[in-house]
Amino acid sequence: MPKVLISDKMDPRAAAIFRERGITVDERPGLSRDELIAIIGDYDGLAIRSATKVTKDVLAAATQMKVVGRAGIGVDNVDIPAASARGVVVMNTPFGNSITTAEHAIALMFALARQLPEADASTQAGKWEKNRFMGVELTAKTLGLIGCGNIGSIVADRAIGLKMKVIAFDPFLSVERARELGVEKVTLDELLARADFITLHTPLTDQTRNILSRDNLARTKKGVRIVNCARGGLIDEAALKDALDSGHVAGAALDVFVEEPATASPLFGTPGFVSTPHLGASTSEAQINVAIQVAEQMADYLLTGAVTNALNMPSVSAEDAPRLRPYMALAEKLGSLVGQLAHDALSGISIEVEGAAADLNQKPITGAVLAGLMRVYSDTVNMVNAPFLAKERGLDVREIRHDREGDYHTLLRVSVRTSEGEKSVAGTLFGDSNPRLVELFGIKVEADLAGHMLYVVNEDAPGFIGRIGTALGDAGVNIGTFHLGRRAAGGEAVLLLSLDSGVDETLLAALRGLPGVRKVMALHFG
Ligand SMILES: NC(=O)C1=CN([C@@H]2O[C@H](COP(=O)(O)OP(=O)(O)OC[C@H]3O[C@@H](n4cnc5c(N)ncnc54)[C@H](O)[C@@H]3O)[C@@H](O)[C@H]2O)C=CC1
Ligand SMILES: O=C(O)CCC(=O)C(=O)O
Repeated sequence: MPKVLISDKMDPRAAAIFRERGITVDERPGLSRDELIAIIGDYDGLAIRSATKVTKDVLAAATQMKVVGRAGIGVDNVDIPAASARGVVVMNTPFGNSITTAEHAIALMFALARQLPEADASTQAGKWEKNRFMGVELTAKTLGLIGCGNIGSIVADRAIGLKMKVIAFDPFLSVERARELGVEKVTLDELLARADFITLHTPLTDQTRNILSRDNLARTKKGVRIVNCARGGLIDEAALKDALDSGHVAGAALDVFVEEPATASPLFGTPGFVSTPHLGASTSEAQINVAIQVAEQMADYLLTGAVTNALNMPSVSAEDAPRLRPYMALAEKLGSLVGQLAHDALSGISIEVEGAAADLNQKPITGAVLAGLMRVYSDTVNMVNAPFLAKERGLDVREIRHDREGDYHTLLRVSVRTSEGEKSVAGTLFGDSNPRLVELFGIKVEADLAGHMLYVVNEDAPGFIGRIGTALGDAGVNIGTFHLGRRAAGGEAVLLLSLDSGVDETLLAALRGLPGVRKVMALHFG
């Protein structure tokens, strides 16, 4: 049974779901990096929030790891390329805390508009400074959203309810979607010049880092109020401090900081500055949502292979997972076959699905073909990291879908481009579940690809099969099944034998020496 570690504070419903589904779970929030590295090798899954840093080192120690699940949205605490390279699926829960975080942005906007934290502190200090705190209304003010995805859209909806005018800068926001949301799509320059309030809702990327830089802050409207509950690093914190000190920015509220936990910052104590300790997602509703979602998604993947909300792998629905399973087995076997027979100077691979296979999500099938193929180069490859390894090797991968049905009701064909030209193998499912090879390099041959096998190319001539059988028998190797195909009578023939044991180099050399033999290779299928 799989084993999962929950390494951050998470609603207990997550652990309960893992247990209900028969998964062993340990809850160890607050581990140091070294403590995590010392135990992570025992686990198949790791469930985290934002505190655990899933670095290259952690992943290198996570030798059994199959899935990292983030109970939340941002995955900047996970080294996704390193996870992909090690074949670990990374999932998040992209919607479970969006409303909560949008509400936090609105709460911070009100806090700035009415100086709530300062007024609270002063009142509780017994000062009753009624004349010190003069606020502004939100009604009729312009809110500029930087980033208008899930959370930005909810903020827009709430702000429109508050009678604000909402403008948004988001290069990926379509004009139709903006219209639907009641938002005006603008350039960043326009937003900076027009907004009375700015809220940020983008991930931290090379394009968004310091999007509110010193220069951009200088271009904002005097008296602007700024809220960031997306990611630290979107605003130049030193420049923000100067802009607050000069009065150009009237207020700023940060839930997120460049360095977290932020226990010291030049911004602390600055008039007009409000902060919360990365509380954007901290409501009981959101934490229940994300805990349940992450546990369900991880359990589905570990137990059934269904993939939801993965950042480094295509989705496979719970409904599709059982239909895909036999195709994935066929795909791995065909990939492995071409990998073993034609792995030299591969420049490209085409994966074609035909008939019933064309109705399925092709990405997981492609992943499985590549995993079978790339296993020739690396035994840690799986369908998650295989596409990355293939890309690294400069392999051109093509996916082709034919709706027509040919000789078989369902067919998967894998063709590789090699220095000797294109070579292709094809397989089908017998009884919808048993993977069978049906064509090998242009020759019709039916075989189950399993265990130890021997591939022989020979001239079709009388007595040949007997000679092979005798040679194997003399060496004590028992033949399980025997599959024969040929291009034409007297032409090139192919033999695929399944064997009860492997063949060593001496026997292979002896077989290659038999009259009429053109090629002999030992194959193995896991
Ligand atoms: N403070 C907290 O506790 C929480 C923070 N977050 C953070 O909030 C942020 C937004 O989350 P979602 O709305 O769910 O993400 P999302 O992916 O739905 O939306 C992000 C939007 O940013 C836009 N964007 C990307 N690059 C941009 C650029 N260069 N300029 C302008 N827009 C750009 C995208 O087009 C997208 O529409 C994320 O960074 C997430 O990690 C999310 C939940 C809780
Ligand atoms: O888990 C948390 O408290 C942080 C949430 C967050 O930042 C996110 O979901 O991106």
